[in-house]
Amino acid sequence: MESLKQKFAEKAIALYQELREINKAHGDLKVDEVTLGQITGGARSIKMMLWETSQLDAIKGIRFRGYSIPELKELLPSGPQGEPKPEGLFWLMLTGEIPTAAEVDGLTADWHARAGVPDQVFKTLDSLPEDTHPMTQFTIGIMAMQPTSIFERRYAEGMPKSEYWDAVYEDSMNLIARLPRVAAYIYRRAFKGGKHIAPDTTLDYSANYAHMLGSDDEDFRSLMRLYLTIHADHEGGNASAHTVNLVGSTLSDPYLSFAAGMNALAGPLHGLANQEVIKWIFEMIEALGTDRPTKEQIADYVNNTLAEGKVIPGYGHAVLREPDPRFTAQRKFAEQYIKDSNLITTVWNIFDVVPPILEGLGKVKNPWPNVDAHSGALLVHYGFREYSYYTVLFGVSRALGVLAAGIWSRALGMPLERPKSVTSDWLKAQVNK
Ligand SMILES: CC(=O)SCCNC(=O)CCNC(=O)[C@H](O)C(C)(C)COP(=O)(O)OP(=O)(O)OC[C@H]1O[C@@H](n2cnc3c(N)ncnc32)[C@H](O)[C@@H]1OP(=O)(O)O
Ligand SMILES: O=C([O-])CC(=O)C(=O)O
Repeated sequence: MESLKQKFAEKAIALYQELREINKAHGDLKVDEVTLGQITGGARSIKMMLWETSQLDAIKGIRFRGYSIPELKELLPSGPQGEPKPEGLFWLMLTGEIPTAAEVDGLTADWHARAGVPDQVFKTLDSLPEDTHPMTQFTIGIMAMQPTSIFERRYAEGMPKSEYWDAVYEDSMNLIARLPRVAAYIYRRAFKGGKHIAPDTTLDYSANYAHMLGSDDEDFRSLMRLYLTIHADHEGGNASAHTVNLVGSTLSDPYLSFAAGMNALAGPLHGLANQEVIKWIFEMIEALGTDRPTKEQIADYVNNTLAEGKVIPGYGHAVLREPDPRFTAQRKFAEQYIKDSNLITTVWNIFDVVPPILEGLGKVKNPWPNVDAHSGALLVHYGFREYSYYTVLFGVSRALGVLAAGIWSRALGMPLERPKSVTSDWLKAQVNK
């Protein structure tokens, strides 16, 4: 059986040649125009990077190598209850091909073999105050693994450019393999009195992570498979992916660039919104004195939040203009696996209430829920109430997409990223031209 690395190398070498020719023949072809509003408005929609692993459509949502989430649920090798394994998605992102079950099992085994975490990482984490935010612990844990970077060592030894992708591949595979252990260690340290659980190498990536967190519930394993699959990638322009891409373009190794991206994911307008959503719901339940608020009560609470000048977490999106298919996938999961949960019913009632209110403000471009609107309620259902941890789970998943994309970037010989900035005087001069 051809290894993932061999398969990737074949595809990447062919695309590298093709892109070189396209660039030579059509490098001056105009593919976009930039408005003043895009410069002052967070660079929305400006096409400025190559990202092979997934592409976002404002209406249809994310597609991984052309496949929608429902299609991936059908096609990717799955766990016993039918939820796709993220190992398969990683394979797809690197090769463009749906793997066989045997290929996915091989990748699971490869990651188990690479999963040893240096002791120094645990010592570093143990030196932090226990109440350090889990995302801060996560980036510190990733940085503590950086001294094992193969890319850094080989670069210092004079590695030629043609081998960069190989070293990035090795680092990325090792990092992905180790992340669940580090992430579970942070959880058990912060919330379970430091009683750690050893990995179980008979389990797949998601079930093993669930196991080390403290759950061997079959439904929770299925949730983890789905969760780690759907959060993995959202094309290249989102803040965490773009950060990994930017930092990686300087030839910082995958540990350095992934840690940088996790610092972006830790912001409340991005990945941390999943923590903010459940915090906001818990505060609403507390304020209203009921764990099954009516839609009228929810509407009042939403209006109060807006009146306080705050955003409704889990709603809106920089690109999407319809309900996020990742929200829908989680809702379907809840409909299938969970009966009668007040919290999940509340999430669905919020979905009925919030969009018309946001639309009524007249300025929100997308009133619909994003991925973060649903994830916390599912985690609470399975006993994980410690919401400050949730973005770490998101980060473990995001590693799959951004590191696969990083391997592609080095294989395609992508240069240092360096867009242009302008001053307000320059903008004014354009207006007055
Ligand atoms: C994994 C992810 O990263 S998904 C996104 C997670 N983030 C959240 O859920 C946080 C809540 N949502 C938001 O803050 C925004 O919708 C963002 C950051 C996701 C997108 O921001 P933008 O692209 O700037 O949104 P948009 O163009 O619609 O913003 C226009 C106005 O509507 C406001 N708005 C957008 N979404 C919301 C919301 N959920 N609640 C209240 N106001 C909102 C913006 O704050 C902005 O107001 P302003 O002009 O007074 O500053
Ligand atoms: O695409 C974005 O800007 C944010 C997002 O949903 C993600 O990164 O998953």
